[in-house]
Amino acid sequence: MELKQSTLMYFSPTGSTAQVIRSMADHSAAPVSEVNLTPIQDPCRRSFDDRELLIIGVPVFGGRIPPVVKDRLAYIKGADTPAVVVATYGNRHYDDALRELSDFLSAKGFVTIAGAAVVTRHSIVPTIAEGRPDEGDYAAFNAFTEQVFERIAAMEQGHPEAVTLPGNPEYKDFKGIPFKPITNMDCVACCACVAVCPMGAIPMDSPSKTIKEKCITCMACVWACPKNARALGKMDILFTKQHIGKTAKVHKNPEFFL
Ligand SMILES: Cc1cc2nc3c(=O)[nH]c(=O)nc-3n(C[C@H](O)[C@H](O)[C@H](O)COP(=O)(O)O)c2cc1C
Repeated sequence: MELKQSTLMYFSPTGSTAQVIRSMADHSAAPVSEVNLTPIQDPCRRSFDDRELLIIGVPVFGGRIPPVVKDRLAYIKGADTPAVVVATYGNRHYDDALRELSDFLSAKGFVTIAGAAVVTRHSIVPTIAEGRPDEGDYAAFNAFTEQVFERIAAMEQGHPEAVTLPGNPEYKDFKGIPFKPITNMDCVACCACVAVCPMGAIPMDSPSKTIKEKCITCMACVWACPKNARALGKMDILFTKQHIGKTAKVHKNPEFFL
């Protein structure tokens, strides 16, 4: 099948997922468009046909996909449109995220033909998986991307074959992280954090605050602050490190499903 268009979509509060997904662009012979689902926005209303490819990347939050991704994609429509799903995760585990994303897309008319789970620096404890993805990860990921496009070229239009992805159909329970970023005296109210918050959880007129009910602890504000004035509490980071430390210590390779 000759593709008409490839669309790269990603939700990426601290940038790792965007980087991984963008690395796929050069492999597409068809024109590539990009949809960044991260900034606060109305739900996407695009329809895709069976000569298009959707490539979508999300970070793993608590073994699941961030719920806001589903909100932003509530009205997308596919028509036996092939999709590739990518989950980035901080070297603990991706659990049910690939499966959840694929199930969600399937209900919208897409057929997941391939998936990948890629280790990235942990956005809460950046000493975990620091420097990932590294050269080796990208070499493997590029090879996977090439295979995906070869598979599509050999595919008959309208008949994509679904891939089996790991994950429990009864997804892991994750209700979010209870602790939220706090602001110290170095804040100069530049509002860089307000601009990057995907949830509108930082008020423009009082950027040192965090609206707890809206915040998803995605760390976008912490990484964007030019004064390093926003952070999680030291005890919160220590708790997270202890909680995930053991499983996250073992070097995990990217995993591909085709
Ligand atoms: C709220 C939250 C929950 C997370 N849960 C997991 C997890 O369950 N497993 C894991 O390995 N990494 C987890 N991570 C790490 C992220 O999945 C990882 O750093 C991801 O690459 C961040 O993507 P981004 O840079 O595009 O924002 C979590 C990060 C956050 C902020």
